Amino acid sequence: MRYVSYLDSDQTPCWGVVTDSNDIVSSTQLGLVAPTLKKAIASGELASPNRLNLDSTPTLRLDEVQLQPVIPDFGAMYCTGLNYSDHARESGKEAPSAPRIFVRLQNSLVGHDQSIIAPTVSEHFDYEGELAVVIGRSGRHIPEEEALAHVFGYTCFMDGSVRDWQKITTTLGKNFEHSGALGPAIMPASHVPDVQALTLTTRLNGRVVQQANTRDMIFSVAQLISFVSTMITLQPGDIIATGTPDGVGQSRNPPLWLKIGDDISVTVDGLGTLANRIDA
Ligand SMILES: O=C(O)C[C@H](/C=C/C(=O)C(=O)O)C(=O)O
Repeated sequence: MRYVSYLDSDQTPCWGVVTDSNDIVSSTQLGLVAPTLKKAIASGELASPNRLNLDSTPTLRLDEVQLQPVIPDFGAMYCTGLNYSDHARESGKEAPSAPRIFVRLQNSLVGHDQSIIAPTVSEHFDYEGELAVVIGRSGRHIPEEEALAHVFGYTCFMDGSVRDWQKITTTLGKNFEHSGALGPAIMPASHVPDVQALTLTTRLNGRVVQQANTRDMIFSVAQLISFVSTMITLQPGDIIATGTPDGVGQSRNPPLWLKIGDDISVTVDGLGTLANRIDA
């Protein structure tokens, strides 16, 4: 089972659980009153996913709804730069001695199967496949040993990056409207035995362009949580993206830029596949 945020046929924001057969049991059917997935996470009522009553007959299929970025109203999304040494090398940079954190804005993201919008002012639009972490429990100065207890679950992230604007500032290059994607769903942390042993694959029009294992991160998920929480209190529903491995389009010869009509997907084994089309 996984959690999703979606719009129903009336464009009403909803959330619910996706069963293993890709049916959706809505929050109302689950008997839960929280209006958003973020609020449900914060209330603690999803802390034991195995206790949820999934007996209601599902009325919707996953492919019938418009999926949103898994927590569309997140308070903060912290992203990590250069967290795989092969990617730092291909970028011509040193492996960092501390996590390079930047942020993404809500409106820079879309959900699974929604159009990612290519910038009109740049042809240097690049893909970056990543693992993303959804925070479940708030905390400040979280020790590394306790960090994973603050995780609600995991999902996939496509950190679409406008490289020439990124040279002006990271904030600009990483925040074009609808330039990235988050989803399709959140896999509860209890269903992920070892987050540092997951294979991540990015495909462009079906061709594998990035493949790595999360064991090769420079800073582990626990270290990233601990580090960010040194700066600020992490809140339920906050997202931490863990950085991309090597194989990005910018580092190829010739460069491989995203174009309108391309299909881009990010698969993290055990979590699912986030797939999007590039649109104008
Ligand atoms: O250009 C920057 O300053 C940001 C850049 C981001 C890299 C990633 O997004 C990544 O490696 O996943 C960096 O930190 O150099």
